[in-house]
Amino acid sequence: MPQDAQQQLRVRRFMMSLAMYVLAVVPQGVSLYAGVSPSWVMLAWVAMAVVTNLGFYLLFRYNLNLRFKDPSLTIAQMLAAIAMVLFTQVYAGQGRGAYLVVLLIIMVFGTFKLHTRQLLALSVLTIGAYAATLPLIRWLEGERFNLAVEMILWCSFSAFLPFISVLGGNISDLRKKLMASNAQLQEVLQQVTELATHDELTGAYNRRYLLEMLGHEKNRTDRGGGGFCVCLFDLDHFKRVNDSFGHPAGDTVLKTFAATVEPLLRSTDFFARYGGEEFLLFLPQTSLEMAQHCIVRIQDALAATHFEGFAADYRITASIGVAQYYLQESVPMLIERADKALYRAKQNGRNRMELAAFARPQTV
Ligand SMILES: Nc1nc2c(ncn2[C@@H]2O[C@H](COP(=O)(O)OP(=O)(O)OP(=O)(O)O)[C@@H](O)[C@H]2O)c(=O)[nH]1
Repeated sequence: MPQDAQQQLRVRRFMMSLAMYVLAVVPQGVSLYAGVSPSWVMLAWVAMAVVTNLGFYLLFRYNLNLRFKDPSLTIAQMLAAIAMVLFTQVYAGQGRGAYLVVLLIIMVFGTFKLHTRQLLALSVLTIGAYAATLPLIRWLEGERFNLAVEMILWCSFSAFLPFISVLGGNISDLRKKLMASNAQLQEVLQQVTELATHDELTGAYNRRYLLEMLGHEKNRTDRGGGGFCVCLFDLDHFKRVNDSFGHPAGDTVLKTFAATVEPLLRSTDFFARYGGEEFLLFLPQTSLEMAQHCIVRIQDALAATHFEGFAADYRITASIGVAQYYLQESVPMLIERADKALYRAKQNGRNRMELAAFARPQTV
């Protein structure tokens, strides 16, 4: 996931925990109104909640959280929340059970990020801290302190909190596995798309994808879009390259040829390996005249291209057949015209381009 998206996710989770604080105002208010908790406890809780959450907000707002080992600050946020709940439950009297439920919810919050071991460690710490508050509660409540009820509360809490931690840890592990397999799937999908649309050797588009794009461009042009041209390239005497220097050297020439042509094209152009040592360049929104300029640019670049492993003055040339699309022409017909022009270029001595006759079929 990109850094920005991750940070947004962290901020969203922080907002969720903030919503829990806002919700907690209701029971705290009721407890205050009913005279269960003293007003200074409510005030102290509000002050602590505001200060800690403002602190976390500023850390996220100015990306200071990124300096920490775990930028989500999950454990820090959980510890702060647990400390506040443990503080208020001391003064909650008979309403203490409600606060213990909040501790369980805090543990669920941790499942977004923590492993089972971390969640278990936090729950043991919470159980211990809660036990440590019992003598204080006994002292505060005096004769009203009911040891049996407090023990039932503590025992059930101590049993359920680790259980929630293990359960939450399992959910967290499952989430992580799901995210990992999703990322893997995305990567494979990207590879499959690359394989389906590109030629493995040269990295240019493959014939299938180019024909698909040509079909779209033809439909667009037939509906009133600008015209386009196709240029069929065939490397001259390529068989000699293979025969004299071997097949891998021939592959190097094909790769270098594609790498020479691609930087010279606009982002909307399509350059594909049509088969063997034939390449097809498809130039959308391009007139025959503009296509010729483009070809000359490619020929000039090719005349200056050095092929790795070959003598410094070794050059490769290409013959090119160029055809401009006319309305309602089929894609195979268009390519056939370009192919005929290419054939003429070969016949006329190679290393040249020939333009296909712009002949509309006779209507009957
Ligand atoms: N190295 C390599 N050679 C290939 C590949 N695909 C096709 N070829 C070779 O390309 C050569 C094409 O030769 P021909 O069709 O006879 O044409 P040419 O020698 O280029 O001659 P002209 O086209 O008439 O100038 C053949 O030797 C094929 O084996 C490839 O992927 N790698």
